[in-house]
Amino acid sequence: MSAVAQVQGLTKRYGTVTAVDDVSFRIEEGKVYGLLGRNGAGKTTIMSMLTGQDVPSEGSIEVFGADPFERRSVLEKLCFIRESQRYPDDFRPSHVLTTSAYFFPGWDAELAARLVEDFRLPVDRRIKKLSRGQLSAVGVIVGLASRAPLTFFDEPYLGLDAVARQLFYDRLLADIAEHPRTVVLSTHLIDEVGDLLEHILMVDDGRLVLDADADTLRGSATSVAGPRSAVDAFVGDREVLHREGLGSLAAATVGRLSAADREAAVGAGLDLSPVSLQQLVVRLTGSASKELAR
Ligand SMILES: Nc1ncnc2c1ncn2[C@@H]1O[C@H](COP(=O)(O)OP(=O)(O)OP(=O)(O)O)[C@@H](O)[C@H]1O
Repeated sequence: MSAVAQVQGLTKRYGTVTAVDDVSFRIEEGKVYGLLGRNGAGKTTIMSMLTGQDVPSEGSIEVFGADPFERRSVLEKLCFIRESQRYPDDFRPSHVLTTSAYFFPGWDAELAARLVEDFRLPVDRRIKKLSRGQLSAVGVIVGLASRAPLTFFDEPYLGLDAVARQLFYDRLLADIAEHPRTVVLSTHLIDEVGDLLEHILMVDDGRLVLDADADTLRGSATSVAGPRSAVDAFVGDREVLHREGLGSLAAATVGRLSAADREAAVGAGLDLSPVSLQQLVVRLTGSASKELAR
């Protein structure tokens, strides 16, 4: 697979704060990436550097084969929807949509118009007067209609209600199926977007702590539940990512199980269930047990 972006030893310091600390990864063409991490982990800073809006203190960045900083041939292929995008005073959504056509060579005005209807966006109201959700909708519409080969959404859902968030996920999936491109989504709502993500990059305190294919990750752990004694006997000396119990019942999250393991577990009267991406990410990064993701 060809990489649309690649960073090596990427580091960003703001005075004494190291926002991004020696991070290396590749972004492959045509996939949806989840850039996950807690508040202040460094997600926005990474995206700012990848889109040429900030420069690294150390390390290298290649986007579409070149350093993105002040390079038009790269920048016109990128779209970065920031969590709190600023617009000129007196701007209205209609102005944002009109000017977007000049910035994005692949801009689809028809798609933008359909999305305006879908999100019920009042295009002639001043941006300053929009609700938080309506403001997010402006970003989501620009991000989708830009059809940029590499699109970054930095927590695009703030203020969007559940219906609007689902609309965003549905439209994103449908549009990238028709017009394949690479998307990086930074989010806290891992479970909500879990099915959408094909690859997970997780940062914690500026460092990359997980870089894994989402399907591999999903299959990398199983929850085993049942009578405590049966769970304990089955788990034996396997690595346990998480354990919980109530009275005589227990559940343990263990690593990948073979077909024989599964048969044995079911034979012992245990219930096997998949572990959600959110639980896995929290547990893998919490326990720093990254072997499972390999
Ligand atoms: N211009 C700046 N000057 C000083 N510190 C900064 C600056 N920009 C970011 N930081 C710090 O760098 C760290 C990473 O910030 P960043 O915004 O990248 O995190 P994030 O993962 O996007 O967080 P959130 O999920 O809360 O948006 C934080 O500790 C933040 O306070």
